[in-house]
Amino acid sequence: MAPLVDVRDLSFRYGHKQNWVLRSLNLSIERGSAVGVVGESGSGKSTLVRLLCGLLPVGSGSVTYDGRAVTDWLSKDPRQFRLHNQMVFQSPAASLDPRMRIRRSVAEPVRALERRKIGDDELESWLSMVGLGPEALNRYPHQFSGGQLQRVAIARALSVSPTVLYADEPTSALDVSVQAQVLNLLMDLRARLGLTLVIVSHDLAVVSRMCEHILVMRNGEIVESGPTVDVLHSPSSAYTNALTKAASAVSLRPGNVTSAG
Ligand SMILES: Nc1ncnc2c1ncn2[C@@H]1O[C@H](COP(=O)(O)OP(=O)(O)OP(=O)(O)O)[C@@H](O)[C@H]1O
Repeated sequence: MAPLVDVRDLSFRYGHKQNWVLRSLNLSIERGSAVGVVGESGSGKSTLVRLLCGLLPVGSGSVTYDGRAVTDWLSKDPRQFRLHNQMVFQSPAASLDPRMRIRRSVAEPVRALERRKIGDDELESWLSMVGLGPEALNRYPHQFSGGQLQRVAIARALSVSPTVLYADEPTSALDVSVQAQVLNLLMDLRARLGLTLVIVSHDLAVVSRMCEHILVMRNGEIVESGPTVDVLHSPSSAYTNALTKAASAVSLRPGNVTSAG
């Protein structure tokens, strides 16, 4: 079966005079899989997922979603593409409008993309899915903790029933005490909803617990990719080897990888 997302010879730079940030990337993502993108700061992880999610224009090379070029989706069926591809960002506070009650923020993607008004029952069921009660609907973002806000941002992204959820460092702005809860929630939602999950992290230990496939990036290139267990047990690049050793120091558990569900 053809991959859900397919990337061929993708290069990217933020301006004609700037350096290449991604260089000739090739990768594919299967429907229903969980893929972790790891690498040091500045290696191009966020840029890559923004391109896959249609938030940056593909310049050189190709990105296809469900067999069709993302540039084509975005020029002819942008709403349809965005219904299928949603993103959760690092900072939930920055991705939710501080002046809007949660009811309106969570309802916004359905209004804009499905062109319908979402009822309170439906809103409450999405909030309940992320572990929040109905009282959250009438509150403003400043009335929530960081972890709760990230749950709201996840509910908002899921409200259009996307096929792929991209999560760019979804817990790095949160207290350590709630990071695991949000990651567990993402794993749980992935299993319940049959999501394809692409998660960016600089933390190999996190990704190894959540994803059965890993891409390791360095300086705008993919230095390694494959099943998590293979990459962790026999890394083929010195860089991944070093990452694996660093991650072992913070309780890496390569055996505890989720299945495709
Ligand atoms: N809007 C932008 N304009 C110009 N350069 C940018 C922009 N965004 C990112 N870059 C540069 O692109 C390179 C890759 O950045 P990117 O954010 O994709 O990396 P990353 O691996 O996600 O890093 P981090 O883990 O720190 O978020 C970096 O050199 C960064 O400075």
